[in-house]
Amino acid sequence: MDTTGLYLAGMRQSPPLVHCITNYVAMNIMANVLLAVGASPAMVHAREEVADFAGLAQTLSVNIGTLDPAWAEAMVTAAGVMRANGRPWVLDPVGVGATRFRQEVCADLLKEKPTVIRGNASEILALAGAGAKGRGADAADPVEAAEDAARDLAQRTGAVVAVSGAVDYVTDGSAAYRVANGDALMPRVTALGCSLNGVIAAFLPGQPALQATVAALALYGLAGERAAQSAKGPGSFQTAFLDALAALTPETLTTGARVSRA
Ligand SMILES: Nc1ncnc2c1ncn2[C@@H]1O[C@H](COP(=O)(O)OP(=O)(O)OP(=O)(O)O)[C@@H](O)[C@H]1O
Ligand SMILES: Cc1ncsc1CCO
Ligand SMILES: [Mg+2]
Repeated sequence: MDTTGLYLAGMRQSPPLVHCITNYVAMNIMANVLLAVGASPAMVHAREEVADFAGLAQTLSVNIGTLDPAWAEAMVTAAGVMRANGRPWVLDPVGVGATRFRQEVCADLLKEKPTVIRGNASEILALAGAGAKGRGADAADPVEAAEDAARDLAQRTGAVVAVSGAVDYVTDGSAAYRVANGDALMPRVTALGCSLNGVIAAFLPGQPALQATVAALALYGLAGERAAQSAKGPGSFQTAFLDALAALTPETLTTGARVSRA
């Protein structure tokens, strides 16, 4: 795809307000990642204001990482507002295979029709009901093991489904792409996957969901590759990653994206 950079250019031209209901671990890095790419993040989850805020936002990212009942209610409410307003929203089913509570909340969230579901391979396998090895927030399955589950989940839910890992896989249930950008340091920094979902959400308004998701994944992986060139380990990688996200241009994204049809 030689148009990848256009999605970054479009997003920066009219920076979206990205409503994030995310976990305690991800809050800071996710907001910084969104600022680095050029979007405007806001972390809002109180039940007294979540519907009003969702009404103001162009796009929403929901992440069940540090779930509790009040937050779960806020997530379903916000997703319902986006759906009613015809605006996009993205689901990160963190650790969905681990507990019944997570499975029940995800079932409620799927009723609100996410535009995109992005998780690691173990999460997508678990959400699709296909069995997974992952125990918590980290993947224990390779991306390839979740590709059939991703296609099934996309067909069943109408969402674009993205499986992140060494080579990301993205499908709308019929067409599919692989994104080979990335670096092995990325899963060694917590909440980079959570933050990626914010970037996907930022790319969605007014764009075709499959192509916008591919572009967001390529941007993210390419920034990871560039950060790894100067990083000494996970700590300095995180700082270099924010700098690389901010420095990437539409032109360098189009040139560096390693996207293929699956
Ligand atoms: N082994 C790897 N090599 C290259 N890139 C990777 C690798 N593993 C993950 N990535 C990249 O890291 C980013 C985050 O994906 P990952 O699958 O680690 O998310 P996650 O498991 O949900 O993370 P978290 O829950 O900690 O936020 C994606 O851009 C993905 O392409
Ligand atoms: C480590 C961790 N625990 C709950 S959420 C989270 C962030 C990565 O998903
Ligand atoms: Mg995750």
